[in-house]
Amino acid sequence: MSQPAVEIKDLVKEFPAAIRKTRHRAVDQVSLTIQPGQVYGLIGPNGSGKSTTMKALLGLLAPTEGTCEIFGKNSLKTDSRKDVGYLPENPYFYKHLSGRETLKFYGKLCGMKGKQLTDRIEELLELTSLTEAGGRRLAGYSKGMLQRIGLAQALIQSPRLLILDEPTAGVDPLGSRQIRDLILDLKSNGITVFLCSHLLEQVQEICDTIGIIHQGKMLKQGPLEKLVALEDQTEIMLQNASPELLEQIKQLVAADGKGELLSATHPRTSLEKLFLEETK
Ligand SMILES: Nc1ncnc2c1ncn2[C@@H]1O[C@H](COP(=O)(O)OP(=O)(O)OP(=O)(O)O)[C@@H](O)[C@H]1O
Repeated sequence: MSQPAVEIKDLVKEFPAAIRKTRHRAVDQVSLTIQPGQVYGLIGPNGSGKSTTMKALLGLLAPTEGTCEIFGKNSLKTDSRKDVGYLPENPYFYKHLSGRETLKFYGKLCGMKGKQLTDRIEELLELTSLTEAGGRRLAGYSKGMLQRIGLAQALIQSPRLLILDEPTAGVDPLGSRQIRDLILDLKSNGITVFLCSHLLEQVQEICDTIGIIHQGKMLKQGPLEKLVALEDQTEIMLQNASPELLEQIKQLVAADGKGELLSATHPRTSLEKLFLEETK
């Protein structure tokens, strides 16, 4: 197997607690591996250690114990960050800068310049549907536009790994869907994504692997399809089934004696899909 994009081994992060000389364990023996091209979603309640895990992976916090590696490089080494783009939970932007100037600022921080930088800026504005708004100051951007410029900023140096802390926080369903589609686009281009979110439906749509973290401990992780599959149930979906056909199916199931028909109802659309359909 190829070198993992992310390898976190037995990560522990403790912070000094309010009570003197005690320590609060925010992350407790967490291990996770993300292979290149995977989209890994870390889910958990508030304060369960998601952001702390991400910050340790980015080398923004030093682990109390354990190690974090990005494409085989220790996160505490600066060169591990060359391949990474990061959108923090509450990104801070200079509101007097325009979208274009913001991307230029971040590009220069990454050592980019000249035509390479200007071309990349236009490419990213287009990717995030901000070309027209690119000349406007961020002070006039909506929450959704700010998240998209944040995503563009994270992509400026064409990273192989993208770390997104709540990428759709505070964004309306339409804006969330745009961001979701963008992440799926990046995935199809082979970019590895590590994200955390409270929007479980969205995590289910985007991620192929998930981890559930609670009180700093990893409770469960693995391929999404495997974790959510109800192995002892089978779903059959019929179009235009007559009441007679349904009756026959029920009789067949009853005659079998082993299987049990749990439900025969109309499938429902999700509230999100209904909202998007109506506001299209
Ligand atoms: N710099 C810090 N100093 C002290 N405690 C901290 C610090 N950063 C995080 N914590 C604590 O560590 C725990 C985990 O916080 P973290 O931000 O990682 O949670 P989270 O899962 O990202 O939560 P949320 O979903 O609310 O963003 C919390 O109890 C938090 O108060």
